Amino acid sequence: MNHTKEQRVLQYVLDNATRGDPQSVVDSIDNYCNKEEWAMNVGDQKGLILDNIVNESNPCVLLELGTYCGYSAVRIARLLKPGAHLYTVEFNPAFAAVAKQMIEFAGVQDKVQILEGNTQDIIPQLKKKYEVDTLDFVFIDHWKDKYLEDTKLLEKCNLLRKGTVVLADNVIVPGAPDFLEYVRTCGRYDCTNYPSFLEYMDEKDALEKAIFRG
Ligand SMILES: O=c1[nH]cnc2c(O)c(F)c(-c3ccc(F)cc3)cc12
Ligand SMILES: [Mg+2]
Repeated sequence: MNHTKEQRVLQYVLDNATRGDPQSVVDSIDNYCNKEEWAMNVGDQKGLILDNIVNESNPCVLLELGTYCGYSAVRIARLLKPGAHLYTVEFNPAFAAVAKQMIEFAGVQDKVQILEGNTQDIIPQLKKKYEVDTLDFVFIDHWKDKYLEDTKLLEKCNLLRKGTVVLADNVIVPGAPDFLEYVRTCGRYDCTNYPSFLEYMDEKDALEKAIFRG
């Protein structure tokens, strides 16, 4: 049954975390990926930075690009105020299936909606199909060569408003140089870099926060 790494991560959570306790789910995934198998969750070091930025933003409508096993969706959802909602986009059906179970086990399914498909197709549907007006917070954590085009697509679809927080993972490793260059020089964002470390490794990585100026 557990033929993929993602299924093994989920099984470890089901066996070791507490149903309905999102913190225990986050901790279990970090334990497994530190001890057994590396996986591309944002992890606990960058996760603490993510927590702080979510808390200071106090968002109501959020979008995540790249769900994977649901680690950051659970991590973010555990902080959200009543009525707040996270849409998370995942292209890979096997990852989406694991994430769905992860999110339900954590008990945050009422705050999180997994949208399965290509970001290029889903982002233009957010307003009419998902009744999104504008986004308060965007966490970009999918294919590094999609960061820039999807950021421009969010702008084009009028989904960003003055003060929208766009937070990107992996801006050092694997890196998203074209995205960094754009948000830092186009004049439409106030950017802050948050140096940290690659999940479960000693290698340097960073998050980039880009606040849309409107
Ligand atoms: O593809 C990715 N999507 C989302 N997040 C990632 C990540 O956090 C990584 F560390 C990495 C990564 C993969 C292999 C490496 F050697 C280093 C980083 C990849 C992704
Ligand atoms: Mg990442």
